[in-house]
Amino acid sequence: TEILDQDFHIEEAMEWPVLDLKLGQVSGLALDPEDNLVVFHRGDRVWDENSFDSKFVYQQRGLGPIEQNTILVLNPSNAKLLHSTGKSLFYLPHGLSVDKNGNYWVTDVALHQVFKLGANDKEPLLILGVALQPGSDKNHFCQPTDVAVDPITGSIYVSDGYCNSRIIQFSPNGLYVMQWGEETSPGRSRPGQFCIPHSLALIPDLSQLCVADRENARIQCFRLETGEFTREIKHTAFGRELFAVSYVPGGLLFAVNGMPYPGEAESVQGFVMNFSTGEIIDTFMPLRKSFEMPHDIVASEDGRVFVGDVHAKAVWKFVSAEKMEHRSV
Ligand SMILES: O=C(N[C@@H](O)C(=O)O)c1ccccc1
Repeated sequence: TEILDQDFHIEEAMEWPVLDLKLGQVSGLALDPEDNLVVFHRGDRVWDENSFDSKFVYQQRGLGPIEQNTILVLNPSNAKLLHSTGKSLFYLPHGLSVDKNGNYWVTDVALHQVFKLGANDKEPLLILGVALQPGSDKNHFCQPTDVAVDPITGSIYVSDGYCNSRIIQFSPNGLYVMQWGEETSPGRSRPGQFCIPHSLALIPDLSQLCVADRENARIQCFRLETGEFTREIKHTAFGRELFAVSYVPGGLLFAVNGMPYPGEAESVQGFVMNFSTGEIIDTFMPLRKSFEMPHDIVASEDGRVFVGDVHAKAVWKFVSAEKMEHRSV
């Protein structure tokens, strides 16, 4: 049987210089193979109501790509800048993941593209999608939100997107393999239906992919090989929106939700869940500044959790008193 860590507790790491980090809108977080924190941010660019027209075409391409380095590699203990890259490439950064070889995989919702970048190369190693052209066929995305790479098979999974409702699998060299998912039918959301598939957590040891189904305020998980629905994790505490999800080997799932609608009770916060039961075993919020639109979350096996916020333009670090595994007896 599993003994739930009832004494599991997570709190803000006060040595992390959250007030001194000069960041733009933080859209994506990941940990690289050395457990350094990788931040994907928008520099001086913002995503607001004027960024897209009604056909999801980006309206500010005249501004050119963001000149600042949009990918920052920080020391996970003191936030010291170790490395930066990704300048003059992106218009609206969104999702970020780092594969086992240290390559950066990102999505850009303005370009409607997915990029694979080598840790030190300037030229992308792979680009999926057609620049600035939204669409929903095998070669076009519509505001793709996240990308994850299976460390065992090399398969690429893309959550597509704000203006599509699907997960697409590509082969390791970027060939379309299959897709699943459909728009949520009004009134009720069935398994396999999405309303903004917003963030991906790949669980290689269980060969599953979990998706933050943002506006349905739930997590849905699927078999990697077939896209078959396996389970839903949903709690009233999530409120109206569930933005991001992250898995830690050993069985913990982390998530962040959205701000409550006016008059509603559920606060914006982080969640720690037991992956196998789906139960919430802890919740957390920062002590310094406060969550505004927590947009991504990443957790490491040694008990560190980072949350990035697009409106607060901040990254917080949290630590758990416990190690991140479940004791089973
Ligand atoms: O959700 C939005 N943005 C975030 O997800 C984000 O990635 O910035 C958004 C919605 C409407 C207008 C403008 C931005």
